[in-house]
Amino acid sequence: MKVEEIYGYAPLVSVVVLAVFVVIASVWLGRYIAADRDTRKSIRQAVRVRMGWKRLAQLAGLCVTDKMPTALASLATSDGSKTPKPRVLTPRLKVKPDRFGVVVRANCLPKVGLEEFQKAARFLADAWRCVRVSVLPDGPGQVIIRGVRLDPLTTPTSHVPTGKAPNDLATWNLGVDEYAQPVTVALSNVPGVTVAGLPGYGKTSLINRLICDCAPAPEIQFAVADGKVSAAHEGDYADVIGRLFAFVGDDLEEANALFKRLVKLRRERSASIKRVLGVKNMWQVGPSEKWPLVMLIIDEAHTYFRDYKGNDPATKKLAALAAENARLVEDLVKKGRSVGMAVLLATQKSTGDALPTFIRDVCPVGLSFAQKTAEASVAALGDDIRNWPDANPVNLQDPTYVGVASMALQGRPGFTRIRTPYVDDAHAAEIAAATAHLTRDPAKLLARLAGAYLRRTHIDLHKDDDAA
Ligand SMILES: Nc1ncnc2c1ncn2[C@@H]1O[C@H](COP(=O)(O)OP(=O)(O)OP(=O)(O)O)[C@@H](O)[C@H]1O
Repeated sequence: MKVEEIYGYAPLVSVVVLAVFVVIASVWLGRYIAADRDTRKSIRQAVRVRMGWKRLAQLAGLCVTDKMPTALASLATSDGSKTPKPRVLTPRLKVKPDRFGVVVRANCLPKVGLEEFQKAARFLADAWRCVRVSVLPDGPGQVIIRGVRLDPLTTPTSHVPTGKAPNDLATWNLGVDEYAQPVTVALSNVPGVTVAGLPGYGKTSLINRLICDCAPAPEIQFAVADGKVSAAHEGDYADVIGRLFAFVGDDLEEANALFKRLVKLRRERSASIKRVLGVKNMWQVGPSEKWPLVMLIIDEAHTYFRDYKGNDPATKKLAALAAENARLVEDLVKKGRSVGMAVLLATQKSTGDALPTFIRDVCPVGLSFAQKTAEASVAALGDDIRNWPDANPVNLQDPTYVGVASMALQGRPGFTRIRTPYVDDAHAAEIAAATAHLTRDPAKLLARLAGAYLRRTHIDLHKDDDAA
C-alpha cells in the first residue's frame, strides 16, 4: 500500500475514533446522570484522583527513578550525541467510584510496596479529601486503596428486600464496615450468634433484615421467642409472623415447650442425618426444602434465663424453668450446627446474670450495638475489646450511631464497626406475607423423611449425647 493510499484512509479512521470516543463519553455521561448525588460526587473525585496522580505520587514518595535506559533509548543515543534521561516510574492506577468514595487499585514498584502505600495513606486521604483511607494487599504486586469521602459509619443506610431467594443461604449480609466494604458472616460455621446493645440502637432491624432476605428461600425456617411481648400479634415480630413456624412470647413455660421441641428435633436430626442425607454434617450438602436450616431467634433473651431468687413455690418453679431453658438452648448452640440448626440471641444486657456465660461463650459470633459501660462491652464482645478502644461500643452511644455495631471478624485483627441498614417494617410485612406459604414445621418434614426409622430408634430426650 502506498503512502497516499494510507492518507486516504485518514478521514475514515478519524470518524471511527471520534465515534468510539462519543460512545464512551455517552456511556460515562449516562452513568453520571443515572447515579445518585453522592455517587456523582465520587465520580468527580475519581476524575481528580486520576488527573492529579502523577504529581501526587511524586510528592508522596510513591515514585521511583529508573536511571538505566531502556533498550530503545540506548539505541537512539548510541552515537553519543545525547545521554538518555532517567525515567520516573509512577504506579498505574485503576479508580472506581461508588457512593462512599473511591476504590483504587495500584501496582507496586521496586521500593514502593504495600508498606510505602500504607505510610502514605494519611497524605493520600488529605489530598483526595477522604475521611479515611485504607491500604490492603490485592494479590502479588498489587494494592487496593479504599478512600471514603463519606464516613459509612455515620451515614445511615436502608435496605429494601428484593423478595428473591438469596443465591447463598449460608451467607448473612450484615452491612458495611468503616471503609464501606460489605461485611458478611458464614452461617454454615455459626451455631450461635449473640446480638447485644442498648434499646433502640438497631437489634430488631438487623434481625428483620436476616428474616426478610432469607424468607423467600424454603430452605430456611424460623422460630421466634420474643421476651418483650405476651402474644404474637404484639411487638416486633407481628409483621413477619406468617413466615415463622413457631412463636412464643414471654411465658417461660411456653418458651420451655418450644425449646424442648427444638432439642427433640435436634436429637432426631442427629440420629437420622446419616441415613437421610448420607453425610454427618448438613453443610456438606447444604440446606434443602426437606431439610431446612432451622433458625431459632430468642429476642430479649434475658427473659428466659434470668436467675429467679425466692423460696415461694411460684418463684422456685420459674427458677427451675429458667435453668432448664438455659440447658436446652445450650444443647442447641453446642450441637445444632452440623444438623442445620442455629440460634440467635438478642439482648439489651449480655452480662452473665442475663445471658448464661456457658451459652454466650459457645456462640462464635458476637455483635454489639451501643453499650452503656465498659463492663457491658466486655460481656458482649469479650475481654479483648479493652485493647481496641476505637471500636468499643461504649463510644457508639450517640444517635448518629444507631444501626452501628462492633464485632470481631474472622481473619481480621481486632474489632470491626459495621453500619447495618434500616429495614422498614412495612417491607418486612410485605415479604413475610408473600412468602408465608413457604413456612413448614421442620419436625413434620423430618417425620416424612425418617418417621418410621425414628419410631424404631426411640429417641430419649433426657439422655445426654455427643452427636455433634
Ligand atoms: N440500621 C439502622 N439505621 C438507622 N436507623 C435505625 C437502624 N436500626 C434502627 N433504627 C432506628 O432506631 C429505632 C429502633 O430500632 P430497633 O427497634 O431495631 O432497636 P432495638 O435495639 O431492637 O431496640 P429494643 O431493644 O427496644 O427492641 C428504629 O425504629 C429506627 O428508627
